[in-house]
Amino acid sequence: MASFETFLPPNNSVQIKNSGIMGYDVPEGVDIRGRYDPEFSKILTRDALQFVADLQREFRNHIKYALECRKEAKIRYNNGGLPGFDPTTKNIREREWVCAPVPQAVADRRVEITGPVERKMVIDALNSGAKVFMADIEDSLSPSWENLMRGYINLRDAVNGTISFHDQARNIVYKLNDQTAKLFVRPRGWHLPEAHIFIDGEPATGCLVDFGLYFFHNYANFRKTQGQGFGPFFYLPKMEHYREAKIWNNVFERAEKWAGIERGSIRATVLIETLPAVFQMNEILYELRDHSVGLNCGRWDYMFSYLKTFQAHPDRLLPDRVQVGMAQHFMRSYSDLVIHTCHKRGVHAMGGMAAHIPIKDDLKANEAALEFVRKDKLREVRAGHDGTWVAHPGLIPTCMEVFNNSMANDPNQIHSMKRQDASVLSEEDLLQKPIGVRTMEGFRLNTRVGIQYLANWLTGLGCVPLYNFLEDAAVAEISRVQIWQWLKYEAELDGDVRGVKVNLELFGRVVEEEMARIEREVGTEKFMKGMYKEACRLFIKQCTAPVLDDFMTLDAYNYIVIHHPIGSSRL
Ligand SMILES: CC(=O)SCCNC(=O)CCNC(=O)[C@H](O)C(C)(C)COP(=O)(O)OP(=O)(O)OC[C@H]1O[C@@H](n2cnc3c(N)ncnc32)[C@H](O)[C@@H]1OP(=O)(O)O
Ligand SMILES: O=CC(=O)O
Ligand SMILES: [Mg+2]
Repeated sequence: MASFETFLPPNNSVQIKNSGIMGYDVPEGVDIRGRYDPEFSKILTRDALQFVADLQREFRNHIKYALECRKEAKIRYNNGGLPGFDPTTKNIREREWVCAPVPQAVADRRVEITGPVERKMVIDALNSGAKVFMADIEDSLSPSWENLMRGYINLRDAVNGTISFHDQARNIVYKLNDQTAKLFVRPRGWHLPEAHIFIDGEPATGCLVDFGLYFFHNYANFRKTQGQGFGPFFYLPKMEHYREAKIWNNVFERAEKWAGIERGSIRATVLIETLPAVFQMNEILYELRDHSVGLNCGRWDYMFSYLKTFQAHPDRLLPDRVQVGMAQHFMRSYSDLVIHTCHKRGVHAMGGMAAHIPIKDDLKANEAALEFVRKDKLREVRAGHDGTWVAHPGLIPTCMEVFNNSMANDPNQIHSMKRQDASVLSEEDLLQKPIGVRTMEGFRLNTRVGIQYLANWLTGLGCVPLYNFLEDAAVAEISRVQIWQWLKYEAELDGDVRGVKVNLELFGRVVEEEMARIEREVGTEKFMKGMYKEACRLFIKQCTAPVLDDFMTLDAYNYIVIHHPIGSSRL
């Protein structure tokens, strides 16, 4: 029997809605497989989709090549190789050059708030008093069709200044203040497809969809109202090589040319959050030198990348993740080198995210959490960072005070904190083995948090408060890879269970016990209605896979792709 798809016109998506046939007006070669919604169709216009399709066609082979190169690098590391400085780009590291001057609109970035592109949170973040809001389509967003499309609408309304939200339950109307944070947008990483938009028969590249739709609808307004003639502004995640920065640079130039705006209008901060990238910071800035506003220490993904890069190096097993803080030599060296490199090249060196969030029901614990964050930010500003990240508005006053006290009226420390001492940091410093122990509690925490995070992600929530910490995709990935690695090398635990080896039997028992604990904590009704069992199966599969998957979210993505009107479909 012919399938329903047989009856659809080629290269076009048709939706059955009520009794009429409705669909997106798409250019040739573009097929929208996500749910039709008249609101979404204002974002997915024919011209906007043409812009995205043009980007996809121009850059798809470059992206495929870059992802192939990642695989080759992985083979080298799995065969015992270590990442390091590239001798062929020594002249870029050693020569004197600087990036284009920082635009006035973003000279002062001392506190930046981050959060998913959810409507109320976008308004709260823009009103929060932070200098910048990084609207996140990445670590803190589960990339379902609904989340993405509503996110693009929210961003458009935010840039237009018309965004509002009526919280019916509390009867509160949210609107923008007169003064708002400057907006940066973080698209997905290069590896993630957008399976609801097909271009020439293939899923589109997720970040080109994010960038393309946001840029197309907002560049003109943004430059007028937010960027003082510059913009839009972006954060770029998870790059592993400067060739990936070069693709972004070309995408920016292509977009600027299309829009008829000056080269160098678009600006981006690159997250240094993979181990290979720490050895290529100069090269990454060099590729983006007309479009750069700095680098940032994405410390959580950095830890994930450390684990992944050394997946086949049993001599480099990390201790419990809570012990891998910024005081570890390799982490401190990474932050110091980010500062030195950025300031040498005339751009911002942004700090990272402390995972603590305010604790509402325990005053003492809340004070301790705030004190931890305060110390972390003090370390950053004294080291020379120009600004930092917070995940929650409740942390802004503390962080603002720390940066105000150190930087006073200076917008940043680019010219005052050169950190010449960090210029001698070596491969050994950046790769020094961390100190600490592996415990049963660390093993349990990874299991419990990994499963709970995934259960939330599968139901559309990409950032979750768990045990007074923010948990997002980066932390879940750390949990997964750490368990995978401890299982593979039968890591010995320390503490109360000194000498016990991690193996499948132990993991099975821990999963059972932690699932029972999760059920107790969230309540049986929520547990049964939620996706905890699916999350558990997926997490076990990922942790016990013979070959480590590069990204758990790629596997999990199959569960949230919903093709319309035929039903859910796997990539
Ligand atoms: C590794 C990385 O990539 S880090 C960057 C990615 N991660 C993030 O950006 C995390 C963003 N933070 C969050 O998502 C949230 O703070 C969470 C999930 C951790 C906690 O959220 P909640 O449990 O809702 O916090 P809580 O109830 O204390 O919120 C109080 C208020 O602050 C708002 N709020 C909390 N965090 C944020 C935020 N990041 N941006 C804007 N508003 C926020 C809430 O919406 C709520 O608003 P309301 O009073 O108007 O209703
Ligand atoms: O994106 C930030 C990180 O720490 O990861
Ligand atoms: Mg990250």
